Amino acid sequence: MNKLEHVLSGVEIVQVIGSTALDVPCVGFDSRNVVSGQLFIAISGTQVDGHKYIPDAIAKGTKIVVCEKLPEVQPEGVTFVVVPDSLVACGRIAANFYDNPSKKLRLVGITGTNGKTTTVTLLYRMFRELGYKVGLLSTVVNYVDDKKVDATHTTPDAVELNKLLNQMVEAGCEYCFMEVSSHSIDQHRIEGLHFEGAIFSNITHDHLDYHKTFDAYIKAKKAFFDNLSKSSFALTNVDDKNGMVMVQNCNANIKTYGLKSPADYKSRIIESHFDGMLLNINGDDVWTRFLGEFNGYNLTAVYATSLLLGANKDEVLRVLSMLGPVSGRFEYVKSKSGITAIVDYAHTPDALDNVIATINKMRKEDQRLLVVVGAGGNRDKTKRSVMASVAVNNADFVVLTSDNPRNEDPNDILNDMRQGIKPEQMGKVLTIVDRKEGIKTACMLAKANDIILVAGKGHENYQEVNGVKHHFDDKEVLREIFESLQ
Ligand SMILES: CC(=O)N[C@H]1[C@@H](OP(=O)(O)OP(=O)(O)OC[C@H]2O[C@@H](n3ccc(=O)[nH]c3=O)[C@H](O)[C@@H]2O)O[C@H](CO)[C@@H](O)[C@@H]1O[C@H](C)C(=O)N[C@@H](C)C(=O)N[C@H](CCC(=O)O)C(=O)O
Ligand SMILES: Nc1ncnc2c1ncn2[C@@H]1O[C@H](COP(=O)(O)OP(=O)(O)OP(=O)(O)O)[C@@H](O)[C@H]1O
Ligand SMILES: N[C@H](CCC[C@H](N)C(=O)O)C(=O)O
Ligand SMILES: [Mg+2]
Repeated sequence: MNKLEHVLSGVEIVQVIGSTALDVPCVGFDSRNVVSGQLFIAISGTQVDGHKYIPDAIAKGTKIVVCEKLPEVQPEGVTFVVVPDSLVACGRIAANFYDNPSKKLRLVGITGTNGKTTTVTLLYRMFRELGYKVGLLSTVVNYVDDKKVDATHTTPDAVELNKLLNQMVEAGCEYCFMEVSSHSIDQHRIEGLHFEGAIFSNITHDHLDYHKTFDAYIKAKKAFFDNLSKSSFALTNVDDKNGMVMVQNCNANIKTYGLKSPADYKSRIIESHFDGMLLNINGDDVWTRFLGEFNGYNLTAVYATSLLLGANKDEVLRVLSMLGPVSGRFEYVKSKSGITAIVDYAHTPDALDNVIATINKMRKEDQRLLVVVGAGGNRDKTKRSVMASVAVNNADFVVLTSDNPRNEDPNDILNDMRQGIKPEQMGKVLTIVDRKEGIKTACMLAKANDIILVAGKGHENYQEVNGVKHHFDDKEVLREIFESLQ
């Protein structure tokens, strides 16, 4: 059993009321899931102040409360630990509770607006192929070696995160590759973790609803690199405008990668086809099954990370050429009549721009591009019009439709998107609220040989409307429509 003293080690404490000679059977921050004897951390969140639920947690059996301010009523037999920042404390407590699993494996995290899932998934597959037991924490799915664990967030909360890392240690994993979202850095979900490596992919427009300014978004990501130890490596994309900013105050061993500027790991795209591209990485040619300059960056980051972790270069190049697409990222569904549909998770202006540019470079003059795209509700509103404008400026036809409306009226989201379209462009735009109808319309408008890009939801197998997740899968819908159109 964990002793309270151990669980609190390294936690900055302002005041303690009550006994500290206690066992801690479990830790958590949500009064709705409290179990008897549990340590409860009261967190002031984005929606409510968790301090409000302290009495509730105590009524359910909490014996230790970690909080920033003491509640008015302090029942006998309950220990109160006052800390300056509950989120920071939560990260450290969670790591201690699971006996700091991040120190028992070789943990590499990646942050950036786009490319995180792709990069960590490929690293997970790379190291498994190299013969290791590996863990993965990603938007799409988590893995404890070969055991699948559903993912609810890109980066889990601190308790879930350390629990999963601990399961990886117990399963004998040597490596773990994880996505580090800007939310998770800001909310200290990664506090107290030891990263052997940190990767920066890129930073472009997203999440301004949460971070408010682009500068604050940059600072959130940079904090990941500021906190690395000397023994770690930081691998940054030198071609990104903020690539070197990220590592300005970083103590780690700094390495760079890129396609344009000089870098420690430098690639060039030699040839591109619809079924893959030939890359030259640091002088070696390698065929890959990926498309697009953006994937050139992802693959170079995978190569560099593998080498920085000590893998053999020839082995890494061999595996790199075998790796296939990541679920929901540039996946094809083809109709018998010759229409190619591409399902891609592009849900930011930059991702959409990259994916469309990749298709445009590849398609022949007689092939039209139709884009079906929406934008998520309860998320950054300012990216909506930009995404619509990216689509309409670069495609032959656009269907604006719903993504995950969440708690917003889908028509409001579509109106925001339409602000990005000039009146003279409206002739090549249709607005169809129902996503299935939107996809169907694009399929009916497409001629043999045309390309349809269905963007925004990628691997997601649901559509979230008013708190309810209804089954919805872009690939499945496309297959169904193509079948019915034969
Ligand atoms: C905006 C945001 O990031 N919110 C996250 C945050 O919740 P919050 O601060 O809003 O919590 P809150 O509802 O205000 O509650 C405050 C505290 O009171 C507690 N509480 C609340 C009610 C109650 O009855 N009892 C109780 O104890 C809560 O457990 C919490 O500790 O902390 C929670 C626990 O870690 C997260 O689950 C939650 O993620 C929400 C669901 C979410 O949608 N997050 C998204 C935006 C997100 O994190 N996305 C990033 C990736 C983005 C990307 O990849 O591009 C991610 O890492 O997934
Ligand atoms: N390196 C990259 N640079 C720019 N765009 C990219 C890059 N890699 C992938 N993309 C585009 O962004 C989309 C999302 O990619 P991916 O899921 O790998 O990113 P992510 O950072 O994990 O996203 P999220 O923040 O939602 O978890 C892809 O479907 C593709 O359109
Ligand atoms: N991790 C991202 C995913 C967005 C995916 C898109 N389909 C949407 O719902 O906006 C977010 O939570 O902002
Ligand atoms: Mg992701």
